[in-house]
Amino acid sequence: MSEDDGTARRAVVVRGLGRTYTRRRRLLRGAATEVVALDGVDLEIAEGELHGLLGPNGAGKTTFCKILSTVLTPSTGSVAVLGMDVVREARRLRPLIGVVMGGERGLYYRLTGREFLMYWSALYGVADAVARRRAADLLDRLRLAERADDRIETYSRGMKQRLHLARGLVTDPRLLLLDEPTAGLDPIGAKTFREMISELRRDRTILLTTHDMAEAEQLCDRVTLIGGGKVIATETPATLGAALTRHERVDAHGVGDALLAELTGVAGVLAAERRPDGWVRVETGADGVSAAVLRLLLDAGVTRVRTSLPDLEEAYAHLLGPRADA
Ligand SMILES: Nc1ncnc2c1ncn2[C@@H]1O[C@H](COP(=O)(O)OP(=O)(O)OP(=O)(O)O)[C@@H](O)[C@H]1O
Repeated sequence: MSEDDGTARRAVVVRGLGRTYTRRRRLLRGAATEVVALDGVDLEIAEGELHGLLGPNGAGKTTFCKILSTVLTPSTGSVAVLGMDVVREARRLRPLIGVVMGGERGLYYRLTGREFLMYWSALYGVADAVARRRAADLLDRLRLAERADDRIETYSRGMKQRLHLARGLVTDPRLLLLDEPTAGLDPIGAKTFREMISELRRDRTILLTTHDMAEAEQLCDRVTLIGGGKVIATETPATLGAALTRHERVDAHGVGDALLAELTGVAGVLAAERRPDGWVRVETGADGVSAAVLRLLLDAGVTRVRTSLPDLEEAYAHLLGPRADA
């Protein structure tokens, strides 16, 4: 396989991407401060991949999406999407990228769902007959068909969000950017939305930003953790979890204070604390420590115990360290 073949299969290639904002303070007579939102980001996303971008508030996720969608330009580095440079070839690229943000912004409430999709199709120059067919198909696939000719103002929040998704798909984009698309949805709305993302992923590449670890775990092929504008790790959700398998949890019920103090002192125990439900949680950080903790518990007559491995959320908190709370 030639080098070119390899390049063609990557939907996104980001090299040394930096982005700085200049923030002016009114009080200090316009004195400017520089805010580094992205700092030397390298990332590749394969065609057809569903890639998750995870990070706390202010990590740089939205800035990253805006650069990929050609809305913002990089301060340093380069970004190629579908083989095209996001700055030099922005015009050609734009119709090939769909963007869906969370929340209720950007909907025209007096239009019906179908009218709204036709309006967006016209803005992007989609031929009328194609737009009509595509709108009907999307309304159907996103379970909006029954309400397609009702005004958007009568839709539930979940329906509005699904209409946002449909809008992002009217050009049949090859790259879909979903920026916290389930933010503000209730658990059932979020679940329905995720099912639809899974259904719609065929034939396109998706970048999904989220705070929700379970969402990333459920949907994504690979996940990039971003913190303070830098990439912390890019892994499959399973590998990310496995990176921390030496970290285990032992939960025990019926542990007295003396035993709790003893557990805290065991070499390799990172933390042992009593939780509000009365169970004691012991976090271990090296091979064999959980076994030693279990032995100690059993010797003391404690038999209500359970062990578990960290999920992606814990992996995330662990890898980001103090930045997770930034
Ligand atoms: N227009 C702007 N002017 C100045 N600073 C900005 C601007 N937009 C973003 N920033 C700063 O850049 C950093 C990254 O912000 P960004 O919105 O990309 O993060 P995020 O990961 O999307 O956060 P969130 O999860 O809260 O949406 C933050 O420190 C933010 O305050």
